[in-house]
Amino acid sequence: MSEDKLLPLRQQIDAIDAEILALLNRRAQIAQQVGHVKAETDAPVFRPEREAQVLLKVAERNPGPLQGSDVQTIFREVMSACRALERRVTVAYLGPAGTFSEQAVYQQFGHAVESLACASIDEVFRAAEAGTADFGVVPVENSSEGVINRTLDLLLQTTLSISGEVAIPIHHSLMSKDGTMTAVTRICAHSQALAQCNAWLNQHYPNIQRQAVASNAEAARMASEDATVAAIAGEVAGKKYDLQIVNAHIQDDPHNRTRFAVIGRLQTAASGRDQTSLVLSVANKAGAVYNLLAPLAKHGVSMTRFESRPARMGSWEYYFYVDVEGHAQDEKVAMALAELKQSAAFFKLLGSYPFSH
Ligand SMILES: C=C(O[C@@H]1C=C(C(=O)O)C=C[C@H]1O)C(=O)O
Repeated sequence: MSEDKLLPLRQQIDAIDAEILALLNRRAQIAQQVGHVKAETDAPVFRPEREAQVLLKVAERNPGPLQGSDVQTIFREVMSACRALERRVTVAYLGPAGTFSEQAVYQQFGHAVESLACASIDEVFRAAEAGTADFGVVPVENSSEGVINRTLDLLLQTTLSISGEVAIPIHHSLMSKDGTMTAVTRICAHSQALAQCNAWLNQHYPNIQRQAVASNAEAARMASEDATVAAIAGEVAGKKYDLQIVNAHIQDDPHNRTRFAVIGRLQTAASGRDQTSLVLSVANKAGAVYNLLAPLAKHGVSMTRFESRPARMGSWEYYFYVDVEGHAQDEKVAMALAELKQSAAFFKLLGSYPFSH
C-alpha cells in the first residue's frame, strides 16, 4: 500500500517543519530586537531597500528544486510577519477589496499589513499625506492602455515620495453567477478593463451591451446579485463574490501588466539596484528637450522611461516624467540630476527605490 510508503516521508516532513518553525521564530525574535533599536530613534519600520536585498539574495542562493520566484513569495511573507512584530504598517490603496491594487499591496508588503481601501486615487494620496496610512499604492501605468493621468498629476503636487514600485500581471476573466452567458444582457467592468478586452468582446459577444462601472470589483458585486450581469474582473474578485468563470484570461494582450507606485513619507535608501523617478519641464523652444536630457548621456545614466503630459496652462508646454537607472545618491546620478536641475524650468525628484522588473 502506498500509505506505508507515505508514512515515513511524512514523518520526515513533520521533523523538518518543526525545525523551520523554530528558525522562523528565531528570525522573528531578532526582528523584534531590530524593532526596539528603531523605536529608540523613531526610525522607519518598513525598509524597502533592505527587503529587496533579502529577496534578491534568497533567489541567488536558492539551490532548488524550489523555484526562485516561489522562494521569494515565501520570504516576502516571512518578512511581512517579522515586520508586523515591529509594527503593522497601514497601506492605503484604490479599493474596493478584491481589486488589482489590493493585490499590489500584498505583493509589496506581504499580508501582515493593515490595508485601507480608498474610494479614489486622490483619497489614497490624502491618507498617506495626512498620516492615516503609512504608505499608499496607486496605479501609474498599464502596458495596454497607457498612463493613469490622475496619478501623474497628483505626483506632481504631492509632498510624498515614491518609495517603491510593483508591477503585476493583469489577467481578466469573464464571470457570471452560474458560469454561463444564458441570462446575461450586460457586461460590466471598469472602463480600463473593457478597453483591455475590447477585441475579444467584439469577437465573442458583439451584441451584448457593455457598461463601465467604478471598478471591476464593483462589477463582480453587481454580477453576484443579478443574473443578467456578467463581470470582467480578476479571479480574486470573482472568488470574493462567488462568481463562476465563463472565460478566463480574455485580455487582448497576454502580457498585460500594470505598474503601481508605493508612495509615502519615507525616502528609500539605496539597495544597489535602484531606479529614480523625476518630473521636468523646459521652456518651449527648439532643441530644449534634447539639451535638457544631455546631462544623462554625459554621465552615463540610462533613461528607462519618458512620458509627457500637457502642463494645462493654456500654452503648449509639457511636463516630462522620466525614470533613470540608479539611486539619486549614486555619484553619477547625483551629478546628472544636479545639472538637469540647473537647466530645467521645473524639476521635481519623485523618489529613488529598488528596481523591480
Ligand atoms: C528587520 C527589519 O525590519 C523590516 C523587516 C525586514 C525583515 O524581516 O528582514 C527587513 C526590513 C524591514 O522592512 C530591518 O530593518 O532589518
